[in-house]
Parts: sequence; C-alpha cells; structure tokens
Amino acid sequence: MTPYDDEKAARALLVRTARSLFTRGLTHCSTGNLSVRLAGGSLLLTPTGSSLGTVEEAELSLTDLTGRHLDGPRPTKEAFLHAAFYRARPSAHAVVHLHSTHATAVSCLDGVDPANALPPLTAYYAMRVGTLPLLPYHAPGDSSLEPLAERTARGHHAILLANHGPVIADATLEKAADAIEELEETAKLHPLLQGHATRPLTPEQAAALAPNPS
Ligand SMILES: O=C(O)[C@@H](O)C(=O)COP(=O)(O)O
Ligand SMILES: [Zn+2]
Repeated sequence: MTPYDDEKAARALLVRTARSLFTRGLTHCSTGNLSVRLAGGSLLLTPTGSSLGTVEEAELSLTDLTGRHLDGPRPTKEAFLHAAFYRARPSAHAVVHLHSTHATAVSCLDGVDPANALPPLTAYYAMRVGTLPLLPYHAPGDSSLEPLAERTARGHHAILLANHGPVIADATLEKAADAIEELEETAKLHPLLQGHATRPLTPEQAAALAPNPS
C-alpha cells in the first residue's frame, strides 16, 4: 500500500510541505531536501540547489530506488541517502532532511553518544523520534556514506549526520515532517537543561512509546 499513488497530488503535497518547513524557519537558504516514494517504486525528490521556500511542482526530480536519475531536473545530491532509507525501510514513503538549527548544533557537539545523540526528554520525542544514531562526518553528497546509512536505517527511522543535520523517514510526509520538527524541539530543550538535574524517560518508559517501524 502506498499513500502516493497520484503523482500530481504527491507533487502538490511535497511542495506544500517544503514551503511550510521553510517558512517556519526549519531550514534556510537552499538547504534541506524532501522525497516521497510513488506507487510503482520511483522516488519524487526536490532538485539539487533549490530552496524549499520556492521550489515548484514542475521542478521536482524522479529517480529509481538506487537514486539513479530518471526524469526532471537533477535530484538533490542526497538522493543516494533517501534511496538508502527507502530500501532499508519498505514501509517508509517519505524522507525529510533539514539543517534545522538546534538539531544541527547537536550534530556539532563533541562527546555525543553515537548510538543515541539525544536523550528521551519528553514522551512526544520518544513517540515520534525514538533513538537517534549519529553518523560520522561525510561531506554533503558523499555517497560513500550509503552502506552505513542503509544499515543504520534498517533499525532506525531517524539519524543525525555529524556536522550537518537530521534525516527522518516515515510512513507519510506529514509524519516525517512532524518527527523532524519534534526532534528540533527536543534539541532546543537539551541545552536549556545543561547544568540542571534532569530526569529523562527511563529506557522502559521510552521503549513503551517507541515509534512503529516505518
Ligand atoms: O547540505 C547539503 O549540501 C545537502 O545535504 C542539502 O541540504 C542541500 O543539497 P541539495 O538538496 O542537493 O540542494
Ligand atoms: Zn544537508
């Protein structure tokens, strides 16, 4: 089952979501990229170099499940990463990557636990994001990250790219956008609590709320 069997509607949703994320300050300039998996298996992605604030429905790119360009303008340079998530997570139909400020700040901190970059401070974070592995620094578009990204995505729908930003896959674009926004909110709380005795959710409390696999 795919939520995106109507390509025209998927194009409209992708552009609407991109605008919403951009206008609410969740990414800036020409950073970030979005995609959905269409019925038939091809991927509809934002093109490279575009701003999520101004990208148009007719400017979207199509690739196959390996990230190979099929049609439209050249896809985001992270097409390989989006494709890796879709291969790893058959129930995922959307991927969002942003340079949201606070999550990106966490990706630049020294001493972050690479297995889980942020603690489950709130129930909503545990529900929407779960654990957040930090992948080692690679330059944007460096496809040598692909095997590690695909392996990690088999067990996690959210990852943080070191010195770069978050990537989240989910069953729908609405869910992926919600989850990445929730991640940004927890990344804001995290420094506010530094120096304060803090009680994150216990592992059992967090596990009870963990997101369904998608
Ligand atoms: O950080 C980067 O350069 C990319 O990951 C990015 O966010 C925007 O690149 P394109 O999607 O190729 O425009
Ligand atoms: Zn980026």
